[in-house]
Amino acid sequence: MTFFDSTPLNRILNRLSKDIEKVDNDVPHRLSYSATLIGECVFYLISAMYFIPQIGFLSIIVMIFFVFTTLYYTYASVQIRRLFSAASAVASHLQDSYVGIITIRAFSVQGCFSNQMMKKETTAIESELAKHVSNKWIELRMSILTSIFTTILTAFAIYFGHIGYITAAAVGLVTSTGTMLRNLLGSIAQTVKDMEMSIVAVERVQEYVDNEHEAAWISTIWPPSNWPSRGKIIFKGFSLRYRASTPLVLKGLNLEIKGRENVGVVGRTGAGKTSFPMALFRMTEPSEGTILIDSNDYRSLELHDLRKALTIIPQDPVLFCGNLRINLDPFEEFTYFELWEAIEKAHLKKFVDEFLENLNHKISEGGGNFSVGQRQLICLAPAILRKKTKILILDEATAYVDAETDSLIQESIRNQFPNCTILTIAHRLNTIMDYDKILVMDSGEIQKFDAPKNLLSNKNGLFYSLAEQAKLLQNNLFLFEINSLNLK
Ligand SMILES: Nc1ncnc2c1ncn2[C@@H]1O[C@H](COP(=O)(O)OP(=O)(O)OP(=O)(O)O)[C@@H](O)[C@H]1O
Repeated sequence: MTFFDSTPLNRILNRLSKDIEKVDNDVPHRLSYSATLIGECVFYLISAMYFIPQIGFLSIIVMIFFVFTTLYYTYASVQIRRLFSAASAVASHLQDSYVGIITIRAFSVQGCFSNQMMKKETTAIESELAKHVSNKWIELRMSILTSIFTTILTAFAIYFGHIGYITAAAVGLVTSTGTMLRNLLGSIAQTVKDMEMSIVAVERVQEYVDNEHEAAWISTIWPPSNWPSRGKIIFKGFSLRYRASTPLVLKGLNLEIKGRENVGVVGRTGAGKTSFPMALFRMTEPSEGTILIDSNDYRSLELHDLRKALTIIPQDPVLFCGNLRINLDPFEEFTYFELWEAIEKAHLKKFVDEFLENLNHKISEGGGNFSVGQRQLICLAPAILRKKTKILILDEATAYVDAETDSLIQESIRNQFPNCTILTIAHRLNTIMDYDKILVMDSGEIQKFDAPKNLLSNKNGLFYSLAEQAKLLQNNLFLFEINSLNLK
């Protein structure tokens, strides 16, 4: 099994590469073949019109019938193609159900998923039947049409030969060419049919071409190899929306995060905290304003360089199919000892020691054989390995680990990333209480950006109420934090 085997991305890439191959080879080949066949037909018609106009007219009538029949078939096949794309949902439904079987069982919705499967199966079978019937339809029409044509043509030729209008040799020529024309029409019908199938590939590739593109991967300004050296981030009048039709989720942010500063991001659900890393990684283009990283406008950088410079442990980490080692070090840059060192620092040692195959322990699709907390820890290890990172983003990175492990990890992060700008989207407020600053977000706007001590001193502030809601004010740990901050 290869690294990306069976991931949704891999399936899309496989299909796309097959489509591109078809567009590259199949479609031009069929087009040129059709052009040759049509050319031969036209040549036949011109010759027939010149030598025996009656036969030429007959051929034109047959051609018109042929064109109409083919057009009718093409119209029907467009509808069948639509049914076909619905049918392809069977495979993805099966795959999704397989991956999500635990959730399906937990919510007792097996019946609902089976019904959906039955419906998709029925559509798939119907579309297969429709395709089969339509193919038979065109084959039958074509053979009837061409048989009638050859019979009439032969009868005409014999009649004209009999009355002395054309020579016996011409009779032979007309009948043999008529048979050839019949074969030609059959071949054209077959090619049109095949072309219809190949056109699906063209349409799919066109869909990708028409997709809104990410920014160019090639920049005009090449950042120095040690970029970013300070890890300073400035948001300048920055606004973000996910789609043109949706409202702004980050609204005119003006913010300066100094290099090596530790900043916690808090706010209620939907305040725009996760949109922060999305903005930094330039997953979505800004609606207004920009971000400067170490004084470089992030839009002037290669996407690859920008994203390589940032390290994130996401809210819902995804592991790749393969083994543990490949997930920790996908480019095989680190030694066995370095990997174990990182595993220890990420507090994973005890956990990895339990595997018989240690680093070669198999990981199923998306890391399904690990808990979310374990996946978060596995994502922390590569971040530790990439020591030169200057900007680290933790998007609720320890939300699913127990409080004890969380505090161990927070300690690791503080020790391992001393020269790093850390942006932590926090669910447990005590993890960010010793941070330099807290960014309080509210409905996509910056409500406050200040030291935790100053924010907590304002009992009417959102941060204080968030802390209160989290029941941290009754929590000893929190009281300890408050005491250590010398709050009155
Ligand atoms: N992919 C998306 N497409 C469209 N809107 C989105 C998308 N992701 C988030 N949003 C919207 O952006 C707003 C901010 O979402 P965001 O995830 O940044 O909030 P959050 O503060 O991180 O919330 P939570 O704490 O629940 O994770 C929400 O109104 C949400 O509906």
